Amino acid sequence: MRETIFALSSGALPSGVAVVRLSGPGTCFALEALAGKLPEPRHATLRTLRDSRGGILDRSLVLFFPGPESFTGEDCGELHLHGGRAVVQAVLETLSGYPDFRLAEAGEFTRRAFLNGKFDLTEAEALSDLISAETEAQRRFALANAESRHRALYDGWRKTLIHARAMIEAELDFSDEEDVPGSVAERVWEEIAELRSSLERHAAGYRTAEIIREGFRVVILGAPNAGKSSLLNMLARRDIAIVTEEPGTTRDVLEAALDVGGVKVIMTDTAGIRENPGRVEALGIDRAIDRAREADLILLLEDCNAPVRVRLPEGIPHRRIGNKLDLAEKTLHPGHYDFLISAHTGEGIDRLLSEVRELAVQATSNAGETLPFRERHVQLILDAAKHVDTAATQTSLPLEVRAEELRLAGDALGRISGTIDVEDLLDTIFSQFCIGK
Ligand SMILES: Nc1nc2c(ncn2[C@@H]2O[C@H](COP(=O)(O)OP(=O)(O)OP(=O)(O)O)[C@@H](O)[C@H]2O)c(=O)[nH]1
Ligand SMILES: [K+]
Ligand SMILES: [Mg+2]
Repeated sequence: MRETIFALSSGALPSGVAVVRLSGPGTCFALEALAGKLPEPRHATLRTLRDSRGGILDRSLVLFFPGPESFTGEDCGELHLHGGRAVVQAVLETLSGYPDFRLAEAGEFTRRAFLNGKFDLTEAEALSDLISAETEAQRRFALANAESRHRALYDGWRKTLIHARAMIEAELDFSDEEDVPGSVAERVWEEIAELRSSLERHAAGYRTAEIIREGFRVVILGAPNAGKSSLLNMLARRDIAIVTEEPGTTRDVLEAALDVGGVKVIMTDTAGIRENPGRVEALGIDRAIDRAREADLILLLEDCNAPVRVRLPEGIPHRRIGNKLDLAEKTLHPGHYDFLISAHTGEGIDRLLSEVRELAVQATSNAGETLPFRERHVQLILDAAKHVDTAATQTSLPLEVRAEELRLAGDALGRISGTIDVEDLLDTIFSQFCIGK
């Protein structure tokens, strides 16, 4: 890389400290020009920074990380400035004045690290997830994914594929000789069939990654006036939904992202379900049912003093909840409900939330395994599975063609970690990073 890149790598200004990061062949030059002389590698050194005319820019900590033992693999530097807008602006301007220096694009530091073999693509993506992690579960998942476990798994599968191809080649070479039995390849095809099921099982694990990254989807369903919107507002601690005593108040789908004990939950309020609704309300009810069909959990809410039954979509886990406990007579028969709550007083809400958290954790109990965590990964895994399937099942095809299918499967797996050419993908992947990473 001929150009040296730089960017503000810390957050919004003003801030206590602002970190400007540099990477590239001009790093030594820049640190000397700014700070007088190069600090000792990896030692934070307090220096006065000066612009090109000798004027003082700031007094700051300066760090030098010589390549290849740096984040990007190139010479890198860090300036820990006082986090004022004008300070940072002046330093960035000075840097852009140096020859072949320019502002980094989004994700460009990480991209250089990838190109210099510091980590593979899945680790780069996991780093991006770590930076956007908002919950404990997301943080832990991203950290585990940043540890090259994907590459190990995919490299193992690629080895199986390469071995299979070698065996098939051998069989092709010897096929003229009458006395060589085809039994070697028989065993290979068994291994390939196993690989196919491993690939399919692995792809299915994506659901867990989706729940962790995007949230466990909970839909509140019930008759009008059950208190669905009141419950959403109570959980979100904000007035997201309009609440009135009029049945049919909510007509659209309303969502709130919650952090429930370290787990991301998307809580959805819906239109009350009833017979003979108005025209707009009917559209809302359709949406409610559509959402409920995609839910990980349905909270079926009823006014426990005047219960109205609502039909549930099949096959989705649900919990029955009696609301308006604060108005309930002592004679109320509690066994009918899994939970009794009051969306007004908050009674019973903690127990309900623990249950939601428990179910979300159960739904992601395989989070410790190596799972695909991007749509991109799943596409390539399914692609590989398709080629493996063709090779394994289309026995009427010539062996050469079946071997070629195995090669294509291996390439698809290689593209996940970036071992196989991915030049066309890099722009899309790294542009999702933030500037300065
Ligand atoms: N006393 C009491 N009133 C409640 C409780 N929950 C909701 N309400 C009241 O019940 C009425 C309906 O509440 P909503 O939250 O709008 O009910 P909803 O299920 O969203 O109604 P729709 O959107 O029309 O389907 C409002 O007057 C609320 O103040 C509760 O726990 N206790
Ligand atoms: K209402
Ligand atoms: Mg409502």
